[in-house]
Amino acid sequence: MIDLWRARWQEGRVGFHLSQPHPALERYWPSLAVPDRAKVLVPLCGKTLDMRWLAQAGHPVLGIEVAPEAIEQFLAEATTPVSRYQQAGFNISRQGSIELWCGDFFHLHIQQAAEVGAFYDRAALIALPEATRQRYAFHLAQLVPPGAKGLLVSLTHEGGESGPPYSVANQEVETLLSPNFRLTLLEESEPDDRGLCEKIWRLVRRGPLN
Ligand SMILES: C[S@@+](CC[C@H](N)C(=O)[O-])C[C@H]1O[C@@H](n2cnc3c(N)ncnc32)[C@H](O)[C@@H]1O
Repeated sequence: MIDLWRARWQEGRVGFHLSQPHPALERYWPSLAVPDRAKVLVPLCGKTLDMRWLAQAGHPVLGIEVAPEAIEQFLAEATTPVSRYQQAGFNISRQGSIELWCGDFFHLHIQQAAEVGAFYDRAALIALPEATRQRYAFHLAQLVPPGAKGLLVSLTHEGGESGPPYSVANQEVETLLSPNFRLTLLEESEPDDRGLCEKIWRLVRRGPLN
């Protein structure tokens, strides 16, 4: 699967990339009341401008992305100097308060995410085939502390099992995530002309008592 993503980036087949921050981020992030300086984990981040939006909102950002092409394109869009280093198999680039870790999200260890206080998933869960989504939900839960809040943007479409993006029914989102997160469905868009319907979820990592 990782080879497929590398090929997509190399060939420029990145229709999922938005030329501006996702409207749901601007609309709902403030209502989460995430503490001002909390570091935000952005799994499967691509080169999303959502990371710049989060940084401008005062959050250090930790983006995880397997395709170096995505990371280089993201970094090239700003003039801020970049520092680079390596850690545990990840090539890390830091630009201002944004840290991009190039490697497999599933190889990120809890110690490496120690400072994370919030998270943002747009098109990460739905980028993964069914067999991997359970693993993703579990790994995300391992990486964020009890009480951490986040937004998740999922979608459904009428293309059956085809993907990515995969059509992930609301029931599946709840089944995957509710063991470790409290979920609230904030918004569901009307289906577009391809039957594609986006859902915005608020998540709070459960603690031992809730
Ligand atoms: C659908 S795109 C979404 C990107 C971004 N979140 C956005 O909103 O534009 C999914 C991204 O996940 C990356 N990816 C896929 N599997 C990955 C993995 N196991 N670890 C890290 N990144 C991965 C792909 O290269 C791709 O950039």
